Amino acid sequence: MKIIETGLPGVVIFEPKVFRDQRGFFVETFRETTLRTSAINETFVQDNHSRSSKGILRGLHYQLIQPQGKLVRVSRGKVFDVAVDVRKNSPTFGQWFGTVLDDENLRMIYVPPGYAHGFVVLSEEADFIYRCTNYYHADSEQCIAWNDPEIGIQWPVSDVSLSTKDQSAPNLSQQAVEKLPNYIPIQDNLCAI
Ligand SMILES: Cc1cn([C@H]2C[C@H](O)[C@@H](COP(=O)(O)OP(=O)(O)O[C@H]3O[C@@H](C)C(=O)[C@@H](O)[C@H]3O)O2)c(=O)[nH]c1=O
Repeated sequence: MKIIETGLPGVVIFEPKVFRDQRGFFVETFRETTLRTSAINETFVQDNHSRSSKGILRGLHYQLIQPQGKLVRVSRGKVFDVAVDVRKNSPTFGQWFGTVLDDENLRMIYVPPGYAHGFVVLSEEADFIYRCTNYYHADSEQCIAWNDPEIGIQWPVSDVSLSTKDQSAPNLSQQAVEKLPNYIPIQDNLCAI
């Protein structure tokens, strides 16, 4: 498993070893000891799977109660995946990182608690799978506008479809301070495996 830092604290790309042969491929998508001794000293409690068609953009989302770290990947199709640091007082507050996740590179990204997360689908359809460090808490979910000009995410497409709640999401600067997560420095204990 290759670990690639992204410039945002705690946001890490995992590039697994893919065993390809005439049948197709084999890849380990989760190995607790590898993650625990590298970047993510967390326990995962919930797995999610969403399917979306081309141009669907989900996000940007985070929740205040039971903040979730998310280990995300794409099992079918291609997406552009984004993490935004929304922790108040964080030195990297408002900064974003985005990258392509698809069923060819089979990369995973870890989006730590305190980051907003979103993705847009670039293929005809995409199956998006993620493992969370905490349970979903609908009442404390927060949304930030995907096209907030101050964040300035360079999405690879501009013609996107959003859920009703994402259509009415405020910009980060319009978010009440109590609706932003607290800044707890993320321990930088990365080591390549
Ligand atoms: C996320 C989630 C949703 N749901 C329900 C609520 C709702 O009725 C339905 C669809 O929910 P949403 O529209 O919020 O789904 P979606 O827009 O896919 O939300 C997800 O977006 C990505 C970007 C994330 O980072 C995730 O954490 C999550 O917020 O599924 C659950 O039961 N459990 C969950 O964990």
